[in-house]
Amino acid sequence: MNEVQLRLTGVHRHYGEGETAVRVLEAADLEVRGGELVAIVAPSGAGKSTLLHVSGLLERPQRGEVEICGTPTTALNERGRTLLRRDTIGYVYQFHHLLPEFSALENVSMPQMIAGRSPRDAAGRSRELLDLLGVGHRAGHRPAELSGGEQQRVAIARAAANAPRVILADEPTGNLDPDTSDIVFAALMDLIRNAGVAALIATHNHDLARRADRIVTIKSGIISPLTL
Ligand SMILES: Nc1ncnc2c1ncn2[C@@H]1O[C@H](COP(=O)(O)OP(=O)(O)OP(=O)(O)O)[C@@H](O)[C@H]1O
Repeated sequence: MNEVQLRLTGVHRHYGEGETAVRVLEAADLEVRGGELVAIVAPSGAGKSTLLHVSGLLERPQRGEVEICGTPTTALNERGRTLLRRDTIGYVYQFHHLLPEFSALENVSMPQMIAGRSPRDAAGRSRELLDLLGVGHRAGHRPAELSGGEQQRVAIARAAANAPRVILADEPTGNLDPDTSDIVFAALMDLIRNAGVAALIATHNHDLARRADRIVTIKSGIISPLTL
């Protein structure tokens, strides 16, 4: 069986203090193995984004441990967390957050060059990824010249650019029509399966969630299995 790439143990994440505190995660446990796709389905406000932010080292839990590729992260300083995030995690947002003044190819190349790859090598990998996701013919276009589904596929290519071991996606098809959602989700699944990445994806779409290996939900701060 593939190794666990993302592990949360006893994670608490609260916002605010005292009586007005919002206790979003309370002793949350989760494991995602390489090649495994786990969908999170939970009502609005249940803590899906919080879970993804904590898993992606964008927020620190007040208690508990988040391990990425076997590395515990609690003891790491901000620099250590940033480097681990850069080297191991790809993040896909609901709204792609592509840089508007750059082409699709440049958007996918940017994180690779930040990680030290030459512009030429980065462009080569970007082309491969854009082709794989079916948007290679749009490589020279800027985000505003792309459809919503194309933009989202470019954002997936960007998330995959540095060969992450973990992909986190927050409603990656949330703003797309059903047919386009289907195409984008299938592209994301292909990529995850081919690369053996551990993936955690928040979605409101039950049809898409059913295609995942497992579905989990968040209730009263606890993560538990869900059958749809
Ligand atoms: N920075 C913050 N400060 C205070 N409360 C917060 C903060 N971030 C999130 N919350 C609260 O934590 C709870 C969980 O939020 P979160 O965004 O994780 O939910 P979600 O399941 O992703 O919701 P949605 O499906 O609506 O995006 C909500 O009650 C939210 O108001």
